[in-house]
Amino acid sequence: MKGVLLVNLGSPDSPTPKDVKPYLDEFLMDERVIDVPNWLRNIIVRGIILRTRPKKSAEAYKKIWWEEGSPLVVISERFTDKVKEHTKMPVALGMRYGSMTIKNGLQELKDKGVDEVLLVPLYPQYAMSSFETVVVKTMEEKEQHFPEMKITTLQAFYKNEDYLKVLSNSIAKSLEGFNYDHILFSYHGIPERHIKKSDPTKFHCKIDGSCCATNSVAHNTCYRHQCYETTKRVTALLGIPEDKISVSFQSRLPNDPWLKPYTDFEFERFPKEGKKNLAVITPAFVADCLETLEEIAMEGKEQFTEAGGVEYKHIPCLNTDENWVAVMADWVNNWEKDGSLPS
Ligand SMILES: C=CC1=C(C)c2cc3[nH]c(cc4nc(cc5[nH]c(cc1n2)c(C)c5CCC(=O)O)C(CCC(=O)O)=C4C)c(C)c3C=C
Ligand SMILES: [Fe+2]
Ligand SMILES: [Fe+2]
Repeated sequence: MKGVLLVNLGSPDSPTPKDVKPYLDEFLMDERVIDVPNWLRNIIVRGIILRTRPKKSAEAYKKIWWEEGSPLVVISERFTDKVKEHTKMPVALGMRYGSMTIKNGLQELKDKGVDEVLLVPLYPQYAMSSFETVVVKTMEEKEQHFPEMKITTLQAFYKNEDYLKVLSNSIAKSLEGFNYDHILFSYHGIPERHIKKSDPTKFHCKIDGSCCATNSVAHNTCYRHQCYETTKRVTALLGIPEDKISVSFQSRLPNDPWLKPYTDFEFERFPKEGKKNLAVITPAFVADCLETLEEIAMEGKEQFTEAGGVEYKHIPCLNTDENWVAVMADWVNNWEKDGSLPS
């Protein structure tokens, strides 16, 4: 029997340093996130980052935590429940990090008689530190615990027309009545090094963007290209002039060059250029989370208004949008019917 495993990033069990620390440990010790030799990762993560970050992150999580739990987890659970209503197949949810594991998700499907799984990493764009680590971890769990299972992966869907349509419609709805000067597409950042590492040609990706508009097989695994492509296609669907939009990258760790421009620097720059009414979209995420609710909706607003900005609007992620649920249901049901996958 066929079944579906949806996978997102995960959250700590509670917004306390005690629970944030092991979560960050698992996350940052992932070799696809902090991609340095193991001995060095140990020093950077356990010797430096984990000494101070859990307390700081726990404070941030406290600001956005819901009664039911982490917004990312709760929204992903609600989304999963809604997809279940639209399909006869068993659907399970797993998280790459934290206690809601991929292994448990696969077990839940196995207990329902599933032996053929469609793995859906809930990331519109490919990154080694998001999409790829989900696929690798799922394959490791399969080899170790579910060798009889067949797993097919749904690829990053940043240029799928149905996804782009629901995203654009949801943005258009949020923008109704908001008189903006500018729209910022803020994507989660990654270290520049990851772009080069993920380039199978080893020469195409140049970081400065001169590569991203030239056709190449490298784009299948180029996060930067896929972010700019998402932006270009959404902007075209919305009919917004290109000079009214720009792209930036948020949430970096210190001491490393990450993709630029940095979102927080843009918040300070825009008001000085007369862009005083700003809407911010976060299309690297399908569910609102710490990075959107705290860093963009709260901190971003403060940075922008302190720099002289007037009106600021964070546009929510797709979350449990009915049309988004319907698109996901179509994708999984088509796969069940004839094995076809969205393009
Ligand atoms: C688009 C998806 C994501 C990519 C790519 C990604 C890369 C990446 N992230 C970190 C470090 C942190 N990210 C944190 C939170 C976080 N990251 C994503 C998604 C991507 N990360 C999400 C959805 C979240 C929110 C989780 C939630 O519970 O709401 C955090 C934890 C919070 C903090 O301390 O700031 C860290 C740390 C790295 C290093 C990285 C690529 C190398
Ligand atoms: Fe992250
Ligand atoms: Fe590129």
